[in-house]
Amino acid sequence: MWRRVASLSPMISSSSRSLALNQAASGLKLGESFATHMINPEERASPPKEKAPFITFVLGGPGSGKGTQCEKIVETFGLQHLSAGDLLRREIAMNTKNGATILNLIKDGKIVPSEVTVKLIQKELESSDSSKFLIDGFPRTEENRVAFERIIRADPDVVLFFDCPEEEMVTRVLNRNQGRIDDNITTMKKRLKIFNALNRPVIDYYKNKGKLYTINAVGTVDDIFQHVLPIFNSFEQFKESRHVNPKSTISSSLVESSS
Ligand SMILES: Nc1ncnc2c1ncn2[C@@H]1O[C@H](COP(=O)(O)OP(=O)(O)O)[C@@H](O)[C@H]1O
Ligand SMILES: O=c1ccn([C@@H]2O[C@H](COP(=O)(O)OP(=O)(O)O)[C@@H](O)[C@H]2O)c(=O)[nH]1
Ligand SMILES: [Mg+2]
Repeated sequence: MWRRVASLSPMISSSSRSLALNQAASGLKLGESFATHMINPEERASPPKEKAPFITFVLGGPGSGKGTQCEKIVETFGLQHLSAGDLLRREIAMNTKNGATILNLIKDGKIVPSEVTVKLIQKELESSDSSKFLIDGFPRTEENRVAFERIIRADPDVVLFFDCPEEEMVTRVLNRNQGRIDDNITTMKKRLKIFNALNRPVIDYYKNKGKLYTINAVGTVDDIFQHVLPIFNSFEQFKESRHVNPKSTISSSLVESSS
C-alpha cells in the first residue's frame, strides 16, 4: 500500500511550510499529495512530515508567450501546468453556475473574482499527484495574490515575467487563431490597460521579494526558452529532469533576477 509522506525541504519558503503544516493538521488531501514512497514500520512510529509543493507563477501581458513557454517547461522539467485562463474557460464550456459571469468578464477583458479563480486552482492542486506546478496567468491582481496566500497558504518559489512590447503582444493575440472570444482588438486594448494597472503591482511585489525572473519575451520560442532553462536548472530539484542544454547559464542581458 502506498502512502504519501515527505520531509520538509530547506528550499521551501516559510509560508509554503505553513501550507504543509496546515494540511498535516487538517488532513486535507492537498498536503497528502506532494510526494510518495513506500512506508515501512519504522516510519510508522514517527509522525509523517509534509513537503510543500514547488510553485511557479508565470506572469506577462496578454500574448507575451506564457502558455507557449509553459508547454516547453512541462516537456523539459515535468511540472504540472495549471492555466488560470484555461480553468476559467472550462467553467464556461461546462456551463457551470459561474460560467455565464466568467464569459462576460473575459469578453470584456476584466478579472474574474479572486475567490472563483483561487477555488479552481485549489481543486487542481488538491487532486494532483504532482509536487511542482506552473500556475500560468495568475495572480492577475494584488487581490488575487492575497486571496491565494489566504486560501492556499502558500507562496511561489519562482515568479517568471515574460516581458514583451505591447505592439508585439497585439500582433500575436490577433494572430492566435484559437477561437478565443477575447482575441480581438477592442478586448485586447482593455486587457493591456488592466495588465498595466493591476498586474504590474504584482510583478513589482515579487521583484521586491527577490523572486522575480524577468525574461525578454521577444525572439523565437526556442531562443526565449534558452533563457528559461537556466532558471529551473539553478534549483536542485530540477537538475535531474533537465534534458536540454544542461550547461546553459543565466544570461544577464536577457534574464534579470531581482534576487
Ligand atoms: N516567441 C514567439 N514569437 C512569435 N509568436 C509567439 C511566440 N511565443 C508565442 N507566440 C504565439 O503568440 C500567441 C500568444 O502566445 P501564448 O503562449 O498564447 O501567450 P499568452 O499565454 O501569454 O497569452 C500564440 O499564437 C503563440 O503561438
Ligand atoms: O487569474 C485569472 C486568469 C485569467 N482571467 C481572465 O481570463 C482572461 C484570459 O486569461 P489567459 O491567461 O487565458 O489569457 P492570456 O494572457 O494567456 O492571453 C483574462 O483576460 C481574464 O479575463 C482572470 O480573470 N483571472
Ligand atoms: Mg495564455
